[in-house]
Amino acid sequence: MSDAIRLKVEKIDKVFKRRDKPSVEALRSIDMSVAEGEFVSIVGASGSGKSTLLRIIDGLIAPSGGRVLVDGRAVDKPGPDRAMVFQQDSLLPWKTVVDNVAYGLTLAGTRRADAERTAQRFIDIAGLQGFEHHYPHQLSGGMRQRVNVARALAVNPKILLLDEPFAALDAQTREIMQTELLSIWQETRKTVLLITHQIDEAVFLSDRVIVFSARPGTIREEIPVTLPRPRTLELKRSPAFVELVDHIWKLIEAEVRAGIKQS
Ligand SMILES: Nc1ncnc2c1ncn2[C@@H]1O[C@H](COP(=O)(O)OP(=O)(O)OP(=O)(O)O)[C@@H](O)[C@H]1O
Repeated sequence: MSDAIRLKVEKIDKVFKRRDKPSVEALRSIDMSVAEGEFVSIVGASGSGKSTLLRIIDGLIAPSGGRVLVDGRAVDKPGPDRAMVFQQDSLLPWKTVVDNVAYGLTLAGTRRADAERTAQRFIDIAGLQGFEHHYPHQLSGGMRQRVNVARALAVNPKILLLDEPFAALDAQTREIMQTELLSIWQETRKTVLLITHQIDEAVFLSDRVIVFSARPGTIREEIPVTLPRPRTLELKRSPAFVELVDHIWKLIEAEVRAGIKQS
């Protein structure tokens, strides 16, 4: 990680206006930054505006106030400097793994042979060797998410935005995917902003965890995670890890419980 600020979020507010219904204030005055090569996660109760913030950073929706800067330049629409991975895979079912991973590059005008070479590199990094010519329906959920990550990385974004990428996976696959994501990150050194409901996932992966308050989302606390790297799943059993997870859980527990009662 370098000291250079890659992503800066300045005083972001978001109010959703709805016809014939009260407006929803989703985010209030969010200020945060992520350094080049840093891995940061956001946790918070359901409805605290985490996905809304990620969509604003990606440029998919406009904020009501404030701005997003990438390397000091304001961005207000999607661009090749940011790539998003969603909870549900968004692969093209009629294209093979290699064509899915190369898709963004060919769209951007890269020659097919070059796009395929780059795609192959990220297929290798994502541990998908041997599956290049499979179609999405021939892959497990975990493998489809690896293809999604490979596809996002293939366009060489400055920032990887991950919106609950493992939420649809079973618990064991999810843990394996966490370690794989770490090794991909170690190899590519991308700047990563991840949203997750799982506090242990956030602590395991991150350099820093940002804790949101309930709606309207505000930053309640930023917690540096100084646990040594490289990290293995063993770390989850260490007292320092358990203590951090517990601290974060206590910060959001009341709101998570209140949310469950409302739903
Ligand atoms: N297009 C929209 N119109 C109106 N309200 C919206 C819209 N999108 C989101 N919201 C509301 O904004 C609030 C924040 O939603 P958001 O999905 O960002 O929260 P979240 O923290 O990601 O939640 P979860 O953890 O459940 O995914 C919620 O109350 C949601 O209902």
